[in-house]
Amino acid sequence: MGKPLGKILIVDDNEDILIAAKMLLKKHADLVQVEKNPGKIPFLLNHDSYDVILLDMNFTRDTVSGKEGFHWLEQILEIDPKAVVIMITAYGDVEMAVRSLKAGATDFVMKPWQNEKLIATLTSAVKLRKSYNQVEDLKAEKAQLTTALKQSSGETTIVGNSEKMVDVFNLINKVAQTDANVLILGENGTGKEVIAKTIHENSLRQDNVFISVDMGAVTETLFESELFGHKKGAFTDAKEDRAGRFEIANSGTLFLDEIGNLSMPLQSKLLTVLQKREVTRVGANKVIPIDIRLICATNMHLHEMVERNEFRQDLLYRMNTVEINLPALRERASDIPALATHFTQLYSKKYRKDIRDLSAQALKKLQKYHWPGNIRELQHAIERAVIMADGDVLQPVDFMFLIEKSDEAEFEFSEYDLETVEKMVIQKVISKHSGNISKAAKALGLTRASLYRRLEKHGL
Ligand SMILES: Nc1ncnc2c1ncn2[C@@H]1O[C@H](COP(=O)(O)OP(=O)(O)OP(=O)(O)O)[C@@H](O)[C@H]1O
Repeated sequence: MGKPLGKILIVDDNEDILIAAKMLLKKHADLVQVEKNPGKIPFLLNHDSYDVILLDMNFTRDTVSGKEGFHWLEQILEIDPKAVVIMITAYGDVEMAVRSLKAGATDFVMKPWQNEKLIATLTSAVKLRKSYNQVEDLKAEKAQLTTALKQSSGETTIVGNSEKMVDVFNLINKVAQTDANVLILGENGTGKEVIAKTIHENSLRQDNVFISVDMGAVTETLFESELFGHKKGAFTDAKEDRAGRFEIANSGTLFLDEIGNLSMPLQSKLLTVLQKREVTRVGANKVIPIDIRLICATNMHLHEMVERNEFRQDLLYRMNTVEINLPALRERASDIPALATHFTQLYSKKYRKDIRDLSAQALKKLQKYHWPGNIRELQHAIERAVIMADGDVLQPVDFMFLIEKSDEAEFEFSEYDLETVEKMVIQKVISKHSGNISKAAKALGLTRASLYRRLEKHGL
């Protein structure tokens, strides 16, 4: 659309009016389509789109009641519910003009019109149409983004049936739909983000976005701009207006991860926004109301931090309406087989390997390990094992890189019984070579076959 009025359609049975309107408007519009016969309206609208339609109230068949005008207005809005229709009414017929607005017309002009008034009415109608379109485009864009985000993150698969996890699932069921703020506590890799997403996916906000912010990665200087947005020119790098995470998450869920890493001044800023439920972009004056469900997470001991005056108590109370404590993986070893099988199948598919499962001994080994990195470490261990494995069932040897700290300590202090020493040297060398049997065998001066024989002998 080049000229301010874009494409106009004028429907009036009076040829003089059509000619006069066309003469007046063609300087201001890209196209002025005139039509005497309202019966052609459906055809025209189905073949082109107009920024604004000027429609007469009365056609010759029935010259005063306005019935025809209402009929055609209805037809137009049926074809294009967002059409901007300006009714042409007889001078002084205010009642009819008002009725037409109720029936869905955007505005009206009275015959005979004043040229400037007509142009002004059409200009504001076109602006209205443009903003309708922008709103529609933004809605469509948001819907696409939401779908894309859902697809990229995939459906969250959550595995676990240990007693501790069943308690967590029960809690999720209770809180998901309440919109209550949730604080998730747990060591690294215990699944805090997975739980936050699950709450969102089961909440009333599930059709809106889930926005995750790693507070540990947000620098002190960019905190406000990142979370609350900024106006163009607010600071050197602010090349254009930008919405912050709070605004983007509007109507959805905002997940603030690593919340324990926030400095005291930033905690105050966050608290103010949560109390007021509104943000102001850096460099702007306009206050933007926010409607978010807040979920926070940390691996730090927030309650102890409050006692040490390192974390604001009032902020903690804002966040922890409901608190979920995720157990470490070593505290729920009974979940390891299901998780291990889940990841084995996942990576077997991903790397096009034909690995069906894990052997009982391999599972035993995984259950004995202390998993300082929790589920994320288990996931990586299985991914690595799947890539390196030769057989179709994962064996303990495929997890040789998982050496318990206690095993290493034992290596230094145990008695020098040759069998034990051999077992430990083998473990140590395989661990050093990240589970690569060929390299470990070479380092030990053995063939692959004889290293395998020794692994079997030592039950590794
Ligand atoms: N119950 C579960 N079932 C299946 N996979 C899980 C489960 N919990 C966590 N995972 C997987 O473990 C990995 C780590 O989970 P997540 O990122 O949610 O942990 P986190 O506690 O948020 O970690 P961090 O503290 O490091 O941010 C992810 O790849 C996730 O998909």
